[in-house]
Amino acid sequence: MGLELLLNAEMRRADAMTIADGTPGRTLMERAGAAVTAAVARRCAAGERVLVLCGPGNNGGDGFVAARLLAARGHQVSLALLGDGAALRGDAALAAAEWTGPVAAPGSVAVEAAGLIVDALFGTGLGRDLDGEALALVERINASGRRVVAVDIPSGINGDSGAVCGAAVRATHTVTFARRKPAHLLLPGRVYCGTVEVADIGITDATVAACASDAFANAPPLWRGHIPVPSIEGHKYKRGHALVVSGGPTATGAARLAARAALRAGAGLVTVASPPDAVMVNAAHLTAIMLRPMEGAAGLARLLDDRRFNVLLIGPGAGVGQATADLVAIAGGRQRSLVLDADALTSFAGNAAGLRQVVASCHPAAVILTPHGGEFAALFKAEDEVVRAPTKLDQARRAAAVTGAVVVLKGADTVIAAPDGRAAINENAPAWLGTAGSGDVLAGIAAGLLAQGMNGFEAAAAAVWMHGEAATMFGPGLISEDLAEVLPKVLSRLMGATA
Ligand SMILES: NC(=O)C1=CN([C@@H]2O[C@H](COP(=O)(O)OP(=O)(O)OC[C@H]3O[C@@H](n4cnc5c(N)ncnc54)[C@H](OP(=O)(O)O)[C@@H]3O)[C@@H](O)[C@H]2O)[C@@H](O)CC1
Ligand SMILES: Nc1ncnc2c1ncn2[C@@H]1O[C@H](COP(=O)(O)OP(=O)(O)O)[C@@H](O)[C@H]1O
Ligand SMILES: [K+]
Repeated sequence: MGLELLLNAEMRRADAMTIADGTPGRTLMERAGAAVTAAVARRCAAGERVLVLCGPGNNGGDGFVAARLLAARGHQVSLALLGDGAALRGDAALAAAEWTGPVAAPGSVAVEAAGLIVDALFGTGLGRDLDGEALALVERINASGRRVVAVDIPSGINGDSGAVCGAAVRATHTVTFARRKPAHLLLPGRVYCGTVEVADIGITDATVAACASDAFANAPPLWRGHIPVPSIEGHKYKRGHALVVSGGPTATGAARLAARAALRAGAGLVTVASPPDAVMVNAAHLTAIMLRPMEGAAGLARLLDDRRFNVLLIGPGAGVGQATADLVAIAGGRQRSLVLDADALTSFAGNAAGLRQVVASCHPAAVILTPHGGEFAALFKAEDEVVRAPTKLDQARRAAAVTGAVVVLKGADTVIAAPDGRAAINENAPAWLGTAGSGDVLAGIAAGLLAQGMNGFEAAAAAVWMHGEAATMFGPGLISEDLAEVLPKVLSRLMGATA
């Protein structure tokens, strides 16, 4: 199954296109219900009690199909319908007509008596917050502690944003159709889904391609072909030279973390540019990484006269203020690839337009911004269309459009977005990656990949994935120093897969 993600409206279009191409909607619903049935049957012994809870739309229709097929397999199935059976329309009404068992009212069923619950209340058609009977039912499902297989999306989760609308079903497993939806990856939706399975209901790859809008799950097939593989005929200067700007004497560690990650990610050379009063601190801790003194923006400008520095990373430990903003501005005019993180971003708080100018002056080199949520909110506080965007995916995409840079909006569900509209949602970061300094390492990996000539979007998406993978491989107890040391294993696997 492809990595494309389908928004609610895109999924509706894919359904409609498939129907227009000759597959009746009722057939799609039958396949969806059959996939749910198979998922339930894998989890329940024959004869176990299954409670199917149906909503008023086609998600409920899938539930009616599953109920019928589960009963035919010998399960003890009870079914309750939220709303009026006479109000069912279209395929859902047809599916309901084929269910010959009783239809209970939700208030009359003992939710906790079921071995497993099928949640077929709402899917992509959820239109507002749950209230009244729907809200009470979802709360009872969650309080029951029963296993829940959700149809398409746990009811109450918005498919586009992953947000909880009033309340949402906490599923143990979710069966979705054709492709995953953003809510299966974005928080909090992802944690409400349990495990996620994508069932093929006959929507073709061509139909998905025609309906999808360049949003993907972040995984190696998106960028593996761009990962630079060192050549026997190459040498270190062909693999780029990253310059990482250090903070003052008491804030040098962040730059060194980033610099080491850049070198481990494959940059041919890495140099730390250090304020003069921090040179001795840096010198005491650097071996393979080189060190150059640098005094303010003028000093950075002089260093950048050396064209071999093809990537610059500013932000970790830099300090918030005009001095850091000046460094960024100097870097901008030099057409080098740039990674801006942490304080370099916060020094432009409320001034995304200023950052846009810097990005434009780097063209055609790549610029990657790596804000966490707080830095993002500060940077874009004057840009209503960014901060008020309804989903994290939209926020990152709009931020990329506003700045002209690749934006990495971090978190457990990091979103990477390019100005051309491409976006990826990352899902491989373990919880223990949220540790002091790990963001500095991410910025360094991105710089290391850019140094080797990768494009901005691919470098950013690969860096985020490699960062998560390194943390997963290392396991709990990880501190940010460990990440770069695991990168060789991550790279060997990636390059092994390319060979
Ligand atoms: N199309 C196809 O071919 C296929 C579709 N498939 C399946 O269909 C699902 C999408 O179906 P759908 O579009 O009918 O929407 P669905 O999620 O059932 O909800 C809409 C209903 O809920 C109601 N409602 C909404 N919010 C509410 C609230 N807060 N509180 C209370 N009510 C609320 C809303 O009522 P209204 O807003 O009109 O008052 C309407 O009645 C999709 O997820 C997949 O499972 C598969 O079978 C494959 C083929
Ligand atoms: N709960 C979490 N699960 C997985 N990854 C996380 C979690 N919290 C943070 N991260 C990741 O950890 C990194 C933290 O970066 P950042 O907030 O800049 O920290 P620092 O400033 O300490 O380097 C980001 O890559 C982010 O995506
Ligand atoms: K559902």
